[in-house]
Amino acid sequence: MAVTAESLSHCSSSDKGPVVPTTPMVTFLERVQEAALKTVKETNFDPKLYVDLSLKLNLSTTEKAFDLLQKSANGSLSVEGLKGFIEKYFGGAGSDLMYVEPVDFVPEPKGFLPKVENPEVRAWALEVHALWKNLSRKVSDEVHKRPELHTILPLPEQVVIPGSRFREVYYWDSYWVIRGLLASKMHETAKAIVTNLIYLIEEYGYVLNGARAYYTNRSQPPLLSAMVHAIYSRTGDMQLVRKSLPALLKEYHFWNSGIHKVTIQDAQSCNHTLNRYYAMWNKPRPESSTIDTKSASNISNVSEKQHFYREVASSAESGWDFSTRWMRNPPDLTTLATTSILPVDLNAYILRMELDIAFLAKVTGDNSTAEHFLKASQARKEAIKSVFWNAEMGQWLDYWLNDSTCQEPQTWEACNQNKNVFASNFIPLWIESFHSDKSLVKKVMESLQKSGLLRAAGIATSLTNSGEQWDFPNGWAPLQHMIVEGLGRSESKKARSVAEDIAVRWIRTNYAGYKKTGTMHEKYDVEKCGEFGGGGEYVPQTGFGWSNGVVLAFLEEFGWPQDRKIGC
Ligand SMILES: OC[C@H]1O[C@H](O[C@H]2O[C@H](CO)[C@@H](O)[C@H](O)[C@H]2O)[C@H](O)[C@@H](O)[C@@H]1O
Repeated sequence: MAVTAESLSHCSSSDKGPVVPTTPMVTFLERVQEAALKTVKETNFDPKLYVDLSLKLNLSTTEKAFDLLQKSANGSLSVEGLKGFIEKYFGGAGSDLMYVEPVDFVPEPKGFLPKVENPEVRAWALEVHALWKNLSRKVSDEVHKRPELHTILPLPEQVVIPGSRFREVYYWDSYWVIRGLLASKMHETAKAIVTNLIYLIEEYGYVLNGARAYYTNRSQPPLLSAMVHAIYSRTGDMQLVRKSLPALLKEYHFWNSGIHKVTIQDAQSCNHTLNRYYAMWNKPRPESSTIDTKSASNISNVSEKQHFYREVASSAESGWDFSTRWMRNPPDLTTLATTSILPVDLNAYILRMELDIAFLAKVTGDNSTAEHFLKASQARKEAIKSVFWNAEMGQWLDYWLNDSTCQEPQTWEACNQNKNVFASNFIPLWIESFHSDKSLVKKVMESLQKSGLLRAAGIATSLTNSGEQWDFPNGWAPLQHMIVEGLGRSESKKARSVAEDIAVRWIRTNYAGYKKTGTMHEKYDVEKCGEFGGGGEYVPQTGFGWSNGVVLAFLEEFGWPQDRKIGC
């Protein structure tokens, strides 16, 4: 019998795994969030707003005042009552981050995008470049003095945020922000971002999802090594490499131990170690507490509820929150099963981490570390081939574990590969070990062309229109970039031209969207040139860090000839 995701064993539905407690302040702000939902009843209620507030007085005084307010209102607060309370006791969301002009920003950097000849595109690129000023912040002195009054974490350096409701640094977004900053010649700002992420590793043992007290229970796609590699390639900054290496080793240990690590025995009885997303949390996400509580309302068993919350947080750790990719029974969100999946992209990122660490250790003269990580990368490359590669489809496929809590090693079965098409099935192309193989690139490129993912305005995230934001018809800047860069770096002329074609479509839709709305968007609808994306649990956001970064990186790589049309 063919095993489908739905028919796999479900004995993992009770919760297992560590929990990193949150702070009392976050717990209190969740109560304010809940009260606000009941009071303001907005259609576009954003729960994150409330956990981003800062306290004017200490927690116990504020809590007492809140309890009194609720008591006097008999549990049903008025809009004015709540508004007055918030104004009196809290600093607004984002008020603990100061706007700062980046130290290395100039309106037109020397040597900026030399291959962009078309004046219209050049003028727009300079506007996108200028957006770094809007997105630059510094954590205020108040946060450093009294961190317990804030959910923003006291990062030491200047930061670049994604934009709009995302008022704090995000882990994987930072990679594309850095790629854009490098195109903008803003090397110091790029290094400051890395210094902040190293600080998080020193404090918590890994890079958090984002720099907030409520993100301390999970990470995000691990790309710090790729950031250091990108900056070193441009600047040759050895000091940065030396400072980063101990942190990268610590981060590598985080991903390669405990719950994130799984052993699989392949068809030849060979054991492989691979990794998965697994959040250290089994309650509603504080930034979306009211939403998660509602989603779980039909789950009555306590352990099953906790397990669901863990799957929700683990999906957020993947950066793909949310997608049918993680559901046993799409589009039913309650069937999220991210911890029961070995994801192709995560393992490609960790392969990249191994290769980057080997490279960076070698440049510092640490040959034994370099050797060790080169060996680890060879083992992972084999594992990726054995577990994920599907020769018939010409894609790497996510692998469903029989049961996320079963004894290891599990035995690999062909029917456990997830045959659905996702953009992540092509992410290994981004890694040198794969894009250096010309015949492999040809096969994967042809598979991409036939997959249905290539659309008028870029690569779709999946083929399923589920209403979730990491599904069809949304296209996301990071996914376009990794696939384009992988194809573009191969030796195949055809692959390089497919890469350029996708980049051109993506640049056009970003341009048209910008001209229409005056802003850059977090995600785009790849069916319609110039339209931004939607779906998911919050309204579409603008700003936007990784979209700006990818446009600048694409324009730097491919340029824009004088006579190429920019409109849709
Ligand atoms: O508030 C809901 C969720 O929002 C974040 O996820 C989305 O935005 C991030 C910042 O651009 C991005 O990194 C992520 O891929 C997006 O899905 C946040 O990362 C989640 O943890 C959070 O629950």
